[in-house]
Amino acid sequence: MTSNTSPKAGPPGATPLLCARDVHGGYGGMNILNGVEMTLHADEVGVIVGPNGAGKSTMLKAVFGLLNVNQGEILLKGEPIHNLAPNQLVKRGMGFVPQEKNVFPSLSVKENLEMGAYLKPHNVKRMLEQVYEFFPPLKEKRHQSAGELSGGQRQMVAMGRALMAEPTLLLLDEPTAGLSPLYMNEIFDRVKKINAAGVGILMVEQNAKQALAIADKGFVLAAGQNRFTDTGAALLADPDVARSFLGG
Ligand SMILES: Nc1ncnc2c1ncn2[C@@H]1O[C@H](COP(=O)(O)OP(=O)(O)OP(=O)(O)O)[C@@H](O)[C@H]1O
Repeated sequence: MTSNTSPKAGPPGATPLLCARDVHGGYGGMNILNGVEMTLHADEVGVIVGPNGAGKSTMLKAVFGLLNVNQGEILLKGEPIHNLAPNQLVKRGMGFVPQEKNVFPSLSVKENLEMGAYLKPHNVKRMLEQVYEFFPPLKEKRHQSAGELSGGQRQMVAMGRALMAEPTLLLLDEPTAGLSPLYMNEIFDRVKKINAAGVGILMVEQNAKQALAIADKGFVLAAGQNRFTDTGAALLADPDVARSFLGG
């Protein structure tokens, strides 16, 4: 896997796809996010890494409207979205793949995928073909129950279902959790391909080194704040990041 050496910043003056400013929020009365900042352009893969409990998944949930943001703002293509519900965000082009329970195990692969196009049923055929292009094993297994697939293939179904809605921003919560190195590489490879096809990606990852190797932007969170923010390549080359967050 090659690492990126040059940051992408979109066309000069372009409005970022996603911009989070000074985001505070949490569960109940307690804040988990304490001023998170993120900027991601449409042609970028952004990766959130950091220790357990840093607030990585919480930030992804905040972006997808699953959490009250009680200070700061989140903008999608320049428009404030931090008070919108997930269904409204899906209509605005956001897709979210949770870490767990992200497929309907008793439904076939094809049925799982078709459900992702519920907002745009006229697109089903075209999008199915595109998803099968990204994930060829899914075409082969399209009539099999999703519950019978391997973990890596189930992850492909979950990502494929989100893609069926033609998102402009795809949020992935630990897409390689529990997968073999082979599947992990395959998922990261597909993430790059999906991004190259015009979908901005923001993902949380525990496999930090491998994920930063494909990241245009990396956000190292700790205690609900940005500890380091840079290109994936620069973060990988930073000895402080390596020592504190990447296991030396
Ligand atoms: N639904 C919830 N209700 C209350 N607290 C929660 C909830 N989900 C997460 N938390 C707490 O928020 C904090 C941050 O959790 P989060 O899942 O965002 O961490 P993370 O950085 O993704 O870590 P991990 O890698 O362990 O998943 C943790 O202390 C966690 O216990």
